[in-house]
Amino acid sequence: MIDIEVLRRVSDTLAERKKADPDSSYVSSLYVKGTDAICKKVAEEAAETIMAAKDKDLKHIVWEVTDLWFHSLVLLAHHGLSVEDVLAEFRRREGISGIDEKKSRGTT
Ligand SMILES: N=c1c2ncn([C@@H]3O[C@H](COP(=O)(O)OP(=O)(O)OP(=O)(O)O)[C@@H](O)[C@H]3O)c2ncn1[C@@H]1O[C@H](COP(=O)(O)O)[C@@H](O)[C@H]1O
Repeated sequence: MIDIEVLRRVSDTLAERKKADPDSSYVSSLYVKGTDAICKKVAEEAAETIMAAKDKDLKHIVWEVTDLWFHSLVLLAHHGLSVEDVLAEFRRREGISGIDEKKSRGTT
């Protein structure tokens, strides 16, 4: 069974960091910098994930995907969302083939 609880604990910490001092909290410092700075980190971590994958560097793929997930969670929290919202969307999509879903879309 996947330990999804760690994602919930980190998500709770990210919500608490809204009240934290940016000098002592990296997450709080990102909130203060705002959406553009958080999006920049997400983009950087996505690029680093791609580079690790192209290098077939398994240890670094895990490292960079963790950074990417973490900064994505910060982006969610900054918008008042959490990992629960993403898990709910995964549950909604569960069992729906991506191929069937695409076919069911309108042509416009
Ligand atoms: N999971 C993480 C986590 N992963 C990565 N990072 C930080 O993300 C930052 C950016 O990573 P980079 O590799 O891009 O480092 P960098 O190039 O020096 O970054 P920049 O200076 O360019 O921003 C680093 O400072 C990492 O330490 C994290 N910082 C915090 N957490 C979690 O968030 C919680 C709250 O953190 P604080 O708000 O700092 O207390 C922690 O208890 C952890 O659970």
